[in-house]
Amino acid sequence: MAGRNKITDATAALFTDSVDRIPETFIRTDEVQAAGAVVGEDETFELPVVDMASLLDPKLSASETAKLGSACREWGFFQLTNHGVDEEAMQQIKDSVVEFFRSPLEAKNAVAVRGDAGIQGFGHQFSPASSDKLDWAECLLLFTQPVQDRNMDLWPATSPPTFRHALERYSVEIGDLTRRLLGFMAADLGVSPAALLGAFFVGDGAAKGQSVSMHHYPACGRRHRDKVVGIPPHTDTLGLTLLLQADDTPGLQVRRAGRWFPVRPLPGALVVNVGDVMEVLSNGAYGSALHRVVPHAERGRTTVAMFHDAYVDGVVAPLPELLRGGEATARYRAVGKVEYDAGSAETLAAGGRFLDSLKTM
Ligand SMILES: O=C(O)CCC(=O)C(=O)O
Ligand SMILES: [Fe+2]
Repeated sequence: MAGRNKITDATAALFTDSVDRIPETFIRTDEVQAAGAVVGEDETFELPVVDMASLLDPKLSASETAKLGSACREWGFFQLTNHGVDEEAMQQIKDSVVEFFRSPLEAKNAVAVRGDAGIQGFGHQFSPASSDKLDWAECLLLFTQPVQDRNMDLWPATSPPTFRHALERYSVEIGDLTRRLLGFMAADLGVSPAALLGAFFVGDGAAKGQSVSMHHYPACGRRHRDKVVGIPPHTDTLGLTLLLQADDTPGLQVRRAGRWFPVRPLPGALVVNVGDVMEVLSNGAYGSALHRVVPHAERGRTTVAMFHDAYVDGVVAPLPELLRGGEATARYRAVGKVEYDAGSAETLAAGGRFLDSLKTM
């Protein structure tokens, strides 16, 4: 199984002070080199930008929905502007998460990953069982919805005192935004909003599953820039991801046509990406894109990635509406949600992608 390692005193010291030599476990020069070319600073390109205000404007909605659709089909990634998330809620979660990561290790380890709490808690992200390498990053992972799945023992209570309230509020805001966004994705896919929304939310409006990974990528110094990895290349295994970047420090890169495209954070925007389950639901119309994080030499970077899970009647499968009549055949075999989660965890540990085993063509 993929494990999550605790952050040790030695690692915390490494993340705080610039040092000449870093331990072997963080040195991954081969991986960095093998990962391929990054699109240069001087090259002009623009990750798709989708504007929620335009989606909601009756005059502009049709063309903006087409833009949203093409972003999900061509990139699996876009920046979302004018998303309508309450500004105070955004500021509170940013401040709380930044403050959490600034706390002393002892305070952070009060909510550390531990044997009886599964994947939740503070530590490194996932490390494949086969690897002794560690990411240049620390991560607090928590389940946020349904509310009864919360493990409050792992929600920081005092470091900082604003944390719990900020996360609760942000969880509701992102749930609402996801719901709005899915309505437009349904229109683009040509399915009823109820069908797509029903995969993500239960009747009373609660999310079937919402979780959050809060990340901090410490500055790695010029010397170590080409050796360390923030998060290795992966796709997100759930339905949809909404990413908040606490500031404009770059680091996220998206794979397209054999190269890495750096995301240049737009002020106030959220980054949205299609996960593996959404690729399956859309019967392959939308693509879940490979992405990774590269630490910055001089600046630390803090992000909040919120994930929404999705399934229909306990099964991960293409939406039935997309297969009805016509020529469409299922490009993915249906798999029980329990089997999907177990399979994802197992292939993640082996460094593979469970989604590939579901493809029928
Ligand atoms: O921090 C980021 O920019 C991306 C995080 C991410 O890819 C993830 O949590 O799956
Ligand atoms: Fe991701």
